[in-house]
Amino acid sequence: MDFLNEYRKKLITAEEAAKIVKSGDWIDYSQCCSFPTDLDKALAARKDELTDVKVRNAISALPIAVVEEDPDQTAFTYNLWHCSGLDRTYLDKGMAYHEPMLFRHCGSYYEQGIAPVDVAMLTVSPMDRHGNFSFGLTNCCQQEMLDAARKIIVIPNKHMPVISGLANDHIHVSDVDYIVESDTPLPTMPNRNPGDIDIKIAEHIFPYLRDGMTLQLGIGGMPNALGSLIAQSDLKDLGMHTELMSDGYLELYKAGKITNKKKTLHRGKGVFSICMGSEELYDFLHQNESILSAPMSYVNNPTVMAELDNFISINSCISMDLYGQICSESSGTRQISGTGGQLDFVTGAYSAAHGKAFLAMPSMYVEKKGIRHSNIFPHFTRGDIITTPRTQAPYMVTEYGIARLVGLPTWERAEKIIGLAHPDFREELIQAAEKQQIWRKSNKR
Ligand SMILES: CC(=O)SCCNC(=O)CCNC(=O)[C@H](O)C(C)(C)COP(=O)(O)OP(=O)(O)OC[C@H]1O[C@@H](n2cnc3c(N)ncnc32)[C@H](O)[C@@H]1OP(=O)(O)O
Ligand SMILES: CCCC(=O)O
Repeated sequence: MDFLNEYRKKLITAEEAAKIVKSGDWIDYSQCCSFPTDLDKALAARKDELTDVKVRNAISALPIAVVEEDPDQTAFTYNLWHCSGLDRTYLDKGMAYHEPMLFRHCGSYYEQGIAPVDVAMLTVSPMDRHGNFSFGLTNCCQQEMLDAARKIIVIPNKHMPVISGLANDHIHVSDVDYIVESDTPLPTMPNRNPGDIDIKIAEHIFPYLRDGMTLQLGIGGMPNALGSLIAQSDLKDLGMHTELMSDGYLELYKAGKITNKKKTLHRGKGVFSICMGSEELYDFLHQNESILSAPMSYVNNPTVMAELDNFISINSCISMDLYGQICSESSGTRQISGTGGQLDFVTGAYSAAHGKAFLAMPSMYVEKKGIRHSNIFPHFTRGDIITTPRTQAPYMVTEYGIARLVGLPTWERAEKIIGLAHPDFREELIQAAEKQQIWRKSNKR
């Protein structure tokens, strides 16, 4: 079969590809590192010809041309499954909208027609001799999104690593409508070094960690910082089963901590669904036989996690209240992030034999003007979004300690939660708990 001939027939320029878009269309940029940089620019250049074009993406790491070139949104509306720091700047200015989702269900939104796709645009690895383009760093909900798409434009890019998957890891040239070549570097996501609070949080979590555990580390500075600290510890023979592959894991691999030898599912293989991090991480993944990508509907499925003995999930959150409700994605009505896979992993780790989920945050936040406030509120009233409900509140961690909340009565939760608060705010939280009638007279003050 002459795949190269088929490839050449479908090859067009970014400008020609952008012309396929019509007013009213939904355009899907896939997610994270599959971002179609050159097509985004070519599409933005058509802003005076188009109206009501909806673009969908997640975790933007590079400036988005359809947003930056059309700040009044005359042609384009930008929608986000999940938000990065850059996305927050767009959301803050009313230049983007969040599309709330639960990651294990995200593919089903496409399958059920809830998330329509007129044109899919995604970066893939260069075509192999069999006519396949690897999805590379984004397995995620790629297949469901492509199955829903009326037209598919792939962007082969030499920077996209080739990664084998459990399923849904590539698209064949016969299934694509158009091809636009690019060698623009992929988006990267910087890591931060552990700070004092991360180190204290790690000290509280470490006694619960065991050799041979399978580890999920979430998005954000703290889980990555914990990865570095685990890399420096004596722990050994760890396994990886994670939605997000990040530089925290690269450190663990480089330190020889991850062998996947003790995993009770996919022994010998580290499993992830999306990857964002450094170019070094992307190189590490290229044709790496010890790592598998898998669809989000699989990786984030709690029944899959339940098969992983000693499954440990570590994610971060923003605030909580005295009832044990956890907000990990907003500050009041300000959208900061997304639900992502947090609830999936809290649910899955609870079901696994010896599984545990940890949600960590600093006890207090200092606003830009220097005003300090507790990240533990008496109750949520300001529009904060509940990411993990109180019925599933797992091990909660701040620099002041750790507390398991699931199943506890309100008075006992309030006492334990106040123990996690910054000492400067404890008395006012006790008074609030008394008013809310969730404080037993004999509770520890
Ligand atoms: C494998 C998986 O990933 S599965 C599950 C993982 N997914 C999740 O847990 C989803 C929800 N969690 C998250 O998105 C992240 O962990 C977060 C947002 C909680 C923390 O991420 P980080 O990148 O470490 O957050 P960071 O400390 O940089 O703060 C992010 C923003 O929130 C703001 N912020 C953080 N805490 C607060 C707070 N308590 N009050 C007000 N604003 C706050 C920061 O100022 C910053 O805003 P800016 O970019 O405008 O300066
Ligand atoms: C990219 C990480 C998404 C999540 O929060 O689950």
